[in-house]
Amino acid sequence: MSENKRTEVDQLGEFGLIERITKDVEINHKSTVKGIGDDAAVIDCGDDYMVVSTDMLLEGIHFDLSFMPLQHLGYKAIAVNVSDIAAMNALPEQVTVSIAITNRFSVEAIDMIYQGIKAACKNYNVDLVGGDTTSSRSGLVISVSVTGRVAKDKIVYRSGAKKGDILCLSGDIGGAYMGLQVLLREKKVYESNPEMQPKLDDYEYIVGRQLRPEARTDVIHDLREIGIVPTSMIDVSDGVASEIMHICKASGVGAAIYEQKLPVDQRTFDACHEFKIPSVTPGLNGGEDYELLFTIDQEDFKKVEKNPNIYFIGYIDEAESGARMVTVGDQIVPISAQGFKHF
Ligand SMILES: Nc1ncnc2c1ncn2[C@@H]1O[C@H](COP(=O)(O)OP(=O)(O)O)[C@@H](O)[C@H]1O
Ligand SMILES: Cc1ncc(C[n+]2csc(CCOP(=O)(O)OP(=O)(O)O)c2C)c(N)n1
Ligand SMILES: [Mg+2]
Repeated sequence: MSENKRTEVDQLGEFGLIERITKDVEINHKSTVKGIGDDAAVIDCGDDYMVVSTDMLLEGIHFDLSFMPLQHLGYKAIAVNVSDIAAMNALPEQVTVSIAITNRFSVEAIDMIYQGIKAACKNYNVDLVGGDTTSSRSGLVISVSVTGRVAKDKIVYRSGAKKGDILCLSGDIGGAYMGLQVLLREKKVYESNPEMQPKLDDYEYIVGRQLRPEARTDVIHDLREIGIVPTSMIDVSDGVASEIMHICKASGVGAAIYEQKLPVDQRTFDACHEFKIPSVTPGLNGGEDYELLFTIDQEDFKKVEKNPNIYFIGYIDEAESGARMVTVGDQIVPISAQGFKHF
């Protein structure tokens, strides 16, 4: 009977599926310090830790070639991977890049993707050291793996947040999601009337947040300079709500964030207004901002208090309180993770 059982993947969702397929994975090497469950795996390589992560971008799921320029796509493929390395408080060193291409692509088109890949490698100071090239029957796939390095006493996991810590964000959120909304709208307009040219000039900032995100390795350099090791950290690929819940779950804590303190750029705010979307939604549930969400010990607050590039959005408390948001109207609403639904 059970051989015939069929469970649809959407019953488990992305995280449920990952949990199921990885729950009986054994670790057999002493050098594997941290396996599945964080932004990157952690490997003991002697004096330092090496961190390793992988993320792929698929046509139709992560990008739409009708509005994603090929150079930007190459750049984004590297940036989103480097972001996972930064989330471990590490700096990237090597990448491998694998591509699956359909016969739609010319050599020149692939050159453009690699222009972006090489520009990102230069910018983040990473070496492209390998990869794989295959054909694809349905759409372009770019899969990247990345390594990084961090001193053993500076590694940061999702699991280190503790009661009293301050929740911080490295930059504004929601822009990438609103950029995507604008691009999708302009695509529709173009499809219904190809005479109409897309109007993107007024949306340069948010469209840029979607098409050409940056990994915040600069923040990792800054934290090192100031002498702060966050107690926990994660990058915002899936929306702040989902990422806060990952920190709470991994650390066994609860968290409160203040709606009023969520950094939403004026240009994102304006787009929300135009699309009649509450400005809190894209930041909490939109994703792809690739900012760093981290917690610091209260003791460290004075070191960053005046830093204009760090936003203090809330605090950590006990697990029983759960993850919640204090709204502008002083109401307390539980945070539920409505991140990107793959299934
Ligand atoms: N198919 C898989 N097999 C093994 N581990 C996986 C798989 N998919 C995801 N993971 C691991 O599960 C954790 C969560 O993955 P994910 O949510 O994609 O992380 P991130 O958002 O940082 O890229 C990571 O540690 C990742 O390496
Ligand atoms: C054409 C298109 N559709 C939808 C999106 C939105 N989107 C795609 S994946 C994603 C979430 C992040 O992707 P995932 O593969 O889950 O990254 P990970 O968390 O593993 O780093 C979002 C918001 C997009 N950027 N482009
Ligand atoms: Mg991540």
